[in-house]
Amino acid sequence: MVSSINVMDSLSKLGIIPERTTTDNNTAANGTAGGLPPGFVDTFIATAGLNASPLAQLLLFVHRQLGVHLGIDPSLVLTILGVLWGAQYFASQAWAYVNRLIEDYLMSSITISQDDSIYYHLMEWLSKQPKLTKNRYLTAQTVWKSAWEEDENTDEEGGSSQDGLFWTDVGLGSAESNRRYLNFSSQAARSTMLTTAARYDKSPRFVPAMGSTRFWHNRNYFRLTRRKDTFVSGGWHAMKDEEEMKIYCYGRSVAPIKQLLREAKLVYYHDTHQKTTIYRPRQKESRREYQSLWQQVTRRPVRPMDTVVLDLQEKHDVLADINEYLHPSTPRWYAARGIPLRRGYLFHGPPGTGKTSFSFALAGVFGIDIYVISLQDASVTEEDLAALFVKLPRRCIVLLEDIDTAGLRRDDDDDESEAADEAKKDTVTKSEEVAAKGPQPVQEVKVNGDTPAETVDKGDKKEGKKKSKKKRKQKKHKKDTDSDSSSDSDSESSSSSDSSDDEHDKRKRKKKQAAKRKKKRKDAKLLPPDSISLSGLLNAIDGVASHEGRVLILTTNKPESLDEALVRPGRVDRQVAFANATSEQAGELFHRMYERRRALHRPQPTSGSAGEKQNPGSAVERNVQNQLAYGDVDEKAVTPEELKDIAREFGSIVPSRAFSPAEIQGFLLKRKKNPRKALADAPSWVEATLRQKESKSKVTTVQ
Ligand SMILES: Nc1ncnc2c1ncn2[C@@H]1O[C@H](COP(=O)(O)OP(=O)(O)OP(=O)(O)O)[C@@H](O)[C@H]1O
Repeated sequence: MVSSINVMDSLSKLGIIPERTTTDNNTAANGTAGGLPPGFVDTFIATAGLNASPLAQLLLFVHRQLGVHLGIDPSLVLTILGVLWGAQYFASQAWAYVNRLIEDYLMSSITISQDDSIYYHLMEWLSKQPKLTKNRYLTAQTVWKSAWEEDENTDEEGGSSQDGLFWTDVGLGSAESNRRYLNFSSQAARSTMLTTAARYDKSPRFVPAMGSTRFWHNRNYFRLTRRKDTFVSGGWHAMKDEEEMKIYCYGRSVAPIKQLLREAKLVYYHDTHQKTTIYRPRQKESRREYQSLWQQVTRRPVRPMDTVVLDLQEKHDVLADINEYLHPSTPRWYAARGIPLRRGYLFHGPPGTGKTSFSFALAGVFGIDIYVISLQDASVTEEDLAALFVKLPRRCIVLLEDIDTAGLRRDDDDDESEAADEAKKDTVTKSEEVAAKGPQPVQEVKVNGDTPAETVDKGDKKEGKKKSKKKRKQKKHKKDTDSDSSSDSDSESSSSSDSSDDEHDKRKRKKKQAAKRKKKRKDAKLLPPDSISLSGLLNAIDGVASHEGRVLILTTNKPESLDEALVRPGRVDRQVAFANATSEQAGELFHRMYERRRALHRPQPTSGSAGEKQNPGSAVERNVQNQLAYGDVDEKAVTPEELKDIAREFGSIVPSRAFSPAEIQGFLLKRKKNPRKALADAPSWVEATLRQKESKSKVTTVQ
């Protein structure tokens, strides 16, 4: 006992516990501290000693305080706490049980897997429910936004892009020093920290956390549970997390949940209105995680059809063709005639003439999404390609860009079958010719320009050099005779010059084809062995298991290099040729670039006090800075009539079919605030660019 008192003294000296009073000493000495069994504290301290953990010391302190100062029995407190914990545990178990009973017998539910698009619809909807985002337990999700979506949010929130922008002073030490340039370095941080910036970027979004959430919607009570399971997926024991969402509602019918899901879908697709969603094949590494082969890359505003310069009749024809194909009654028509429901288009023409732009504009007109596949994409194998085609939605555009055969692996089978086809064709042509001409005299076929007889004679002559002079003389004589006979045969062949010309042409053609095949094989060797083969592509496009209902668009700059099999009717049903712009189209491009109705309708501050002008952060100042950053400020606005005249004049300066729309657009973009300047610069640009094209130089002198 004495030792324990000493220890307590030491503790109080160390400041761990308060100094002991006389009463304490007496109590301790009586061994009844805090109502604990006599000797308990002594035993405890003797065991723990000075090395007792801070927690033990704390417990000791609490024990002493309760027992000595407050006169409460600590063991009673412990008992009460234990009972409370037990009661709470029991209550929660009972509550869970009751809940399960309610869910099983009084509620109906729908389960949604993370792999399904409905999951994304619902998540989007949940993140937009103000009541739910005020929950105490939320999950924050960073939402990636494309340039268009970010821009849109700025507008949505009623702010102008002028607000919240940061600028860099370059300080070039001249008139240029007045220019300040946009700076986005702190954009990401500010977007989460500042209120004004929160307007600029709405990310992250908040959704209910894992577990159970309850909410009312349209006078219906819903219970939502989010649960994540980890399981082994695929080979190599790869672990995969998969979430499952369950929505419950009271009653024996799931109708309220179905209604909720419909609403969520509407909200989700409301966002996609006037937008074209672009999908690409998902990278191999993330396919397991998402269980989907297609990945949404971006959602961009619909490209208006009138922004694509193309022959009007051609545009209408393609639109009418696709319209008919996508009509809901078309599948029945095709099925009744046993025709596979597929439609393919080949857009061909020089680079920058609008093949991709037209494809996007078509997607916008029909309100369908675009699925882009590049055959040069190393991560897309032949099996992937087939699977990608199978996983397409009911109506969509599949865009296979730059589908030149150079990007396709040629299997030996392909070559052999091609060669066999050619040989067959030749045989058929030959027999047809023979049949047409009737019996023909047998002709000697020249090998490298000599007849076989000449070849033999040449060999003899070589040997003759080594033999006697006499023999040489004889051979010379023979050669002379041969040459006579050869000239005879020439005269004979000249009598049938048509047929030998044909033979020659055929040989030449065969040689060319063999060289072509050799080149293809060489190109194929450069491709990885698991790249896509021509037969693999054809199989994906219209194999037995291939998808029906899609619009396939192939684009190429080199239509001649395409394999015949690829463009045969049924695979390509319509070809559209794109070409460089005519003078008239150049004028059209010009007019569109400066047309007022196409200008961004952002709130641009136009007035302000003098004081505001002094302030570099004011709206007016920012507007001027913005214009400076974009380009020259046009001194005088151009009236619509004047613009038409300028556009016509510009068209007359640009020679027809000399420049692609992309080239013209590039020139105009550099003068996008100043149509007059563009018109003034046009002659020198045309001249310099034509000269550059002639010399096949890549260096531009006038930009
Ligand atoms: N016919 C056109 N009408 C309007 N703009 C065009 C046209 N052709 C090209 N452009 C413009 O040029 C740019 C490139 O066009 P696009 O990608 O559609 O050309 P492309 O023919 O697909 O080129 P590539 O063969 O190199 O893929 C786009 O910004 C587009 O706006």
